Amino acid sequence: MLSDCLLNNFRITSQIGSGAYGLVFHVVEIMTNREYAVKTVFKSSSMDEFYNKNGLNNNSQVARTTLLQTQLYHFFKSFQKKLFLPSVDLDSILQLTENELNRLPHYREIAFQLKVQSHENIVKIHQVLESSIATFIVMDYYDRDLFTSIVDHKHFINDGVLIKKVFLQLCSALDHCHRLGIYHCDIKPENVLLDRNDNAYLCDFGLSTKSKYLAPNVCVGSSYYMAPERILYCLNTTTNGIHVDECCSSLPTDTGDIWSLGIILINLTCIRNPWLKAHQKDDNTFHHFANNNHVLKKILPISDDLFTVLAKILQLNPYTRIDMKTLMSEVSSLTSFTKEGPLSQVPILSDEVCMTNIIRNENLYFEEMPHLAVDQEQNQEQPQEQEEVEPESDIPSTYNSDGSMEKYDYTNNNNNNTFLSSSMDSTPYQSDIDDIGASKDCKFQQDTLRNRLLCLQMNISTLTDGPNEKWLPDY
Ligand SMILES: Nc1ncnc2c1ncn2[C@@H]1O[C@H](COP(=O)(O)OP(=O)(O)OP(=O)(O)O)[C@@H](O)[C@H]1O
Repeated sequence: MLSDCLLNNFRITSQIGSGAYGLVFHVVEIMTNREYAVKTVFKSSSMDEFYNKNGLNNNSQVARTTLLQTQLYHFFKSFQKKLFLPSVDLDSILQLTENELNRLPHYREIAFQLKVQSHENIVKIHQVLESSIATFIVMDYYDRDLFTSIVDHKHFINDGVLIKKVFLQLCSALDHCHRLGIYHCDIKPENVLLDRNDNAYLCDFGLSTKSKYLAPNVCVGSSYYMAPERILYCLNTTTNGIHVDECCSSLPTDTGDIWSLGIILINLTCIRNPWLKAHQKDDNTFHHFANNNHVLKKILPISDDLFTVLAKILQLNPYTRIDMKTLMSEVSSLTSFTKEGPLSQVPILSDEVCMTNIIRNENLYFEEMPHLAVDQEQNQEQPQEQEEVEPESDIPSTYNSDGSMEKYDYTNNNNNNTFLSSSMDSTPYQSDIDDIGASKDCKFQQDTLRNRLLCLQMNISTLTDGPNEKWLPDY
């Protein structure tokens, strides 16, 4: 609809994304033919005015997207499809105070991204253009996101080194953000873009925060990837050895991002999500996991090696989760991701490879990881001795379904077999989180079809093959 509109020196060619607050376009710079992405963030005042004028409500995502497109189209049309907008000085955005950001909430995302974008693996903002109805953010363009690459292109199924590369780059980018006091809070494959050489770039800082701590149950992020303390905080103090008083009023934000990385590691290696949300009451798989984390080995084709790392990431207690540095070191050193198939043997990445090929920002801490410089041959012959712990008897091991795939739910029948049933539920959440006392109400965001696909994938293979025999039909 907006194709061939001009925005300063950029020609809009197509829409490439839409989110809760705006639209993303592919554009080409007229003089250089260089491609960029332009994210259009609508001002809430202009949207409210538009909704009121047209007697509309803005609850449905599809309706929202259509309205945003229509509003933008009329805006361009009123200027003969050629908009010439002033650009905002990027340094001045970085100087905005907390009070100013409160008055200009859509600039918070821009300010946070500008603050961290010096890292090689973070999408760069080049210009910010201001209009009466929306702000246009001109960024580097990448034609694939990690979700499409994992699910549609099956790009990672044979390549353990590639998995390590993308994962470690993502860790490195996130670590950089954390060191600068920015917590992303929406780590998911859709928010990681890939270039032609499979380098990863973190984007979408729309939910990021500077709050080092958040109150428990502040829902922020997307449900599959959200840490349990963001959904339902019910840490058992006796088993985790932490006093409720000590950790109940606020919990660290950075370890929430680490949890999401764990789910991404599962996505990359298994093309599956382990559960719909880390909610002990609403999600039976997660409930089983919370009782005994070895359930992961039942429902996923993971190796003992990978299980050991995942168990350190997916700690219910945010204080005992693995730190970024150790996580990167352990993932680099993994010798297998899965029990069978092409990912059952993966090379250890040496220090040098990590420095030169993976973590392109050499100031990061890989020089502190001397043990990574191990020969590959040496690595192959060292299967880690792992104590095999049998899952408890009520852990799901067989599955059934009523055919619809939106949501899975384990229900024990009399024979203690576990059935897979489904129900409709849209799960990603967002809430305003910029201080610890922020609202605990969850605003529900429409689930994306693409995220559902990932679950669908899991259910189909689980149904057809059973989790322990053959885990991916393609293999
Ligand atoms: N720089 C970019 N290059 C290519 N595609 C991009 C770029 N930035 C965003 N996109 C695409 O647009 C989609 C939406 O972008 P983004 O997540 O930033 O918007 P959003 O409004 O915050 O969305 P959501 O509400 O889903 O988080 C992304 O998932 C991605 O597919």
